Amino acid sequence: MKIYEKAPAKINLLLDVLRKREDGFHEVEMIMTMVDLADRLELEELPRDTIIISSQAGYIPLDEKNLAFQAARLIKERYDVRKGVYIHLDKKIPVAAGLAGGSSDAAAALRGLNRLWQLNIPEDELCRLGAELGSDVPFCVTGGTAIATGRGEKLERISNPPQCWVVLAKPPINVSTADVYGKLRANELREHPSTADMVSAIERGSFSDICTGLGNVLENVTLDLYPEVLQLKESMQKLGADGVLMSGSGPTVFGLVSKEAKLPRIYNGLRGFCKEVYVVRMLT
Ligand SMILES: C[C@@](CO)(OP(=O)(O)O)[C@H](O)COP(=O)(O)OP(=O)(O)OC[C@H]1O[C@@H](n2ccc(N)nc2=O)[C@H](O)[C@@H]1O
Ligand SMILES: Nc1ncnc2c1ncn2[C@@H]1O[C@H](COP(=O)(O)OP(=O)(O)O)[C@@H](O)[C@H]1O
Repeated sequence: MKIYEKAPAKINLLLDVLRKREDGFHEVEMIMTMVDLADRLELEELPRDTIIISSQAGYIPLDEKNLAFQAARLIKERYDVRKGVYIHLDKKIPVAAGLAGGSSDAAAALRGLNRLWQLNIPEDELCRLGAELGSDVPFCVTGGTAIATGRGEKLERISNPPQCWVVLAKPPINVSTADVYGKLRANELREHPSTADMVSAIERGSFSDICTGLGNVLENVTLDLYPEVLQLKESMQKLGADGVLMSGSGPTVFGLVSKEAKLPRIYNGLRGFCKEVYVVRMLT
């Protein structure tokens, strides 16, 4: 039997860091939502007790470093599953981009294997397993829109933002999340974006207040390392996006746009100097 799972990309509408923890991770407060740019996983049971990963993308690991492999190994160990699985990853989400492509693949593998092997694992347990694989995996298990706290694994579901267009532009650099958190001086942050204001804007369905409330304290770290990300941000603003922010640790910059008529100018303007530009919808 073959089954399919979609693994959408996330964006952080807000990302605040409260402090660095003893365990090396950072205590965060984030508002995350999904966009309609997704990898697609094909899962097929194998008679042999093995995990095989393939992908059309030449630039991701296919061995135990792959997060979908780690998800399959974790579920097999915890639930004593002595069957094998072949997982094909049709990658559409750019890698190391701040869009949680790997985390979403891991989450989709957990959901898919739960179905394929009829394990009936409840969603909160899938989230706990996901947290063992990465801080963003629990959110990718549930999807929707959520406030994420702790190191990102504690989730509170909120309503979805009003529907809009999302323009994603990724400059040709790979950013290491660990590196960006490592360079952040969490105790010296003077400005914090307001989670309460953003939650209120989302719940009121106010697109303009969502645009003004966007904020990410990791942005300055990545902008200092890679000035081309700032150039991208400024271009997207000049081209008419209503709200612009870097997602996660970057380098992808997203622009929220309410009017479809604005899209050709923004897309064509960005494509003039950035090869990877996507126009998608919020997943609501
Ligand atoms: C920044 C964010 C925002 O959504 O996303 P990305 O830019 O990676 O997409 C996340 O916090 C990333 O989550 P994820 O990519 O799952 O991180 P993990 O694999 O758990 O951790 C990678 C490294 O980032 C650092 N890290 C991560 C999360 C956190 N709350 N504090 C940290 O300091 C740690 O150094 C850790 O070793
Ligand atoms: N299934 C996967 N898809 C993409 N990257 C993966 C996957 N499994 C492991 N990785 C590794 O994880 C790292 C971060 O990938 P990704 O999740 O795309 O980053 P980000 O969280 O910044 O969006 C990459 O260096 C990549 O080699």
